[in-house]
Amino acid sequence: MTAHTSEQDNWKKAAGEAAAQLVQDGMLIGLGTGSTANYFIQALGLRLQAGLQIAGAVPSSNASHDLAAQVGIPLTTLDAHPELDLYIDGADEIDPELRLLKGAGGALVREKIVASSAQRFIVIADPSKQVSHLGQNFPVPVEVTPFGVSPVLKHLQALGASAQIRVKNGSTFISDNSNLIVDCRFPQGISDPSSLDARIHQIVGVVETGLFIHMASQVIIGGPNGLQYLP
Ligand SMILES: O=C(CO)[C@H](O)[C@H](O)COP(=O)(O)O
Repeated sequence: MTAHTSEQDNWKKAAGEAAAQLVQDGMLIGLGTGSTANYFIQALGLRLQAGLQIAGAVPSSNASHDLAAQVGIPLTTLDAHPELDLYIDGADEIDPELRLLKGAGGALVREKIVASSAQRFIVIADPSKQVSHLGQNFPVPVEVTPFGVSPVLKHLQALGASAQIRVKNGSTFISDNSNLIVDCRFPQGISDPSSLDARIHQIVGVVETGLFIHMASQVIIGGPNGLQYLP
């Protein structure tokens, strides 16, 4: 589905605001990263101003940390609170089995750690994120330690990927963990995301992938006809 940016932003905002309504007093929350997660963070800030009291929130990136601090969300860490009640984040692609491709913003490692520490992971998105197959619109991002990135590129190519070290605004992109992101496109398609994820993880030097397999508890899509909850 194509939509004007402002329309798409309204849908992201609606999904983010709906997710903020799911936060209850005393909860420990994980904060995602990206434009849709930003709408959630802002809506959560407003709910806190209106009297909601949470036990704390763990951001999945430095950017989300800064926005959350700005809107008055009490921040904590996974070291202080290793188990969270709820994680809310966006995604780049969502397939019919609610498998996700994430990491266009480069925060995939912390996002996956925070998501896996939460009892429930709710994804917020607009309809453009729904795909029939992962890899349709976005490359699979793979976070890699800078030392020995060339052998990792060769191993990724052997898996059928066209693999490129991410560059942003003319410079090599460095993640919040001081690593590189290698964007992998699979021209032959991704028939089994779970097996691809497992094979990429076998490569020494790989920190994490942007494939989030069977991690999402629910997806909230904001769209032209209001909100859609999956399942
Ligand atoms: O995975 C992510 C960042 O690493 C984001 O969740 C994903 O890129 C979606 O971003 P947006 O909400 O801006 O479309």
